[in-house]
Amino acid sequence: MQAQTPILEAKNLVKRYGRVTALDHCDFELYPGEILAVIGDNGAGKSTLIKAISGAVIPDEGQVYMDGNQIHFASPLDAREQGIETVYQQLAMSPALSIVDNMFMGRELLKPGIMGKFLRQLDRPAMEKFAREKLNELGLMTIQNIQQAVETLSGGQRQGVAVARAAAFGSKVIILDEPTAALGVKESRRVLELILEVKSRGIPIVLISHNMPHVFEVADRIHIHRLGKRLCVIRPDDYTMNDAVSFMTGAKEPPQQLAQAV
Ligand SMILES: Nc1ncnc2c1ncn2[C@@H]1O[C@H](COP(=O)(O)OP(=O)(O)OP(=O)(O)O)[C@@H](O)[C@H]1O
Repeated sequence: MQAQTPILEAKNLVKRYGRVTALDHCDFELYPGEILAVIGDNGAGKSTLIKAISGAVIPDEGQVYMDGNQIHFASPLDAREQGIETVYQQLAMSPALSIVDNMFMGRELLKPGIMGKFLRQLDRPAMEKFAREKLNELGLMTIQNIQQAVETLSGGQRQGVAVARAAAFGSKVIILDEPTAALGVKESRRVLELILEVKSRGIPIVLISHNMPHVFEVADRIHIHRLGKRLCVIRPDDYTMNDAVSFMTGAKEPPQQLAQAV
């Protein structure tokens, strides 16, 4: 139970696809400064939940609140403008473009004065400086050349650029969908460090993952999703990975009080 107001909250979300109920009166809370993991079996409705709180899906019922105020996102762009950045497993990046261009996609800086305003010329030096600073801040300067095409980066570096992009633009919340799923051990480690670095900068994170060791390593709380709704929320110190998987799959029921103490 927390005294703070959640930075992002959802109540009673329902989303139906024909006869499938992907979200069945689902609640969700993300508190300032925390890493909240969302776990659940395949098809439990995790992606739909994330889409509903980031404007990619309009729920049939229920409410979403940001800082206690009800919001209605009409699109992911709408959510992004209000500070919710989602990094999907299939990264929305243009492989042939450079790191800088990818970081700025859709929000390029224009030159000051007439050149920018009327001739729409990009302020490349300013963009490069900004990109370099942001990558540096997050300890991503193993990337040496920000003019390098994204397709030449390793999987971990790509994920890093995507997270840096999300963190760079005044985000209030970053949602990461399976950020380590396609990565090797070393790269996963780097991305986990990056997640903790972003958290230390005060940006709360929602982490969807099937990787229990990763979840238990970085999460402050774990939202367990089953059959379209939140079953319970646990703290990694209080339960084992086996417990979490048992709750998630229905092999074991969580203690009664857990459903309330979220
Ligand atoms: N666009 C859609 N059209 C029809 N059914 C959908 C759609 N999106 C999701 N569903 C259904 O809703 C349910 C929840 O799906 P969702 O992708 O949210 O689950 P998930 O927990 O993210 O699963 P996974 O871990 O496998 O990615 C599933 O039964 C899925 O088939």
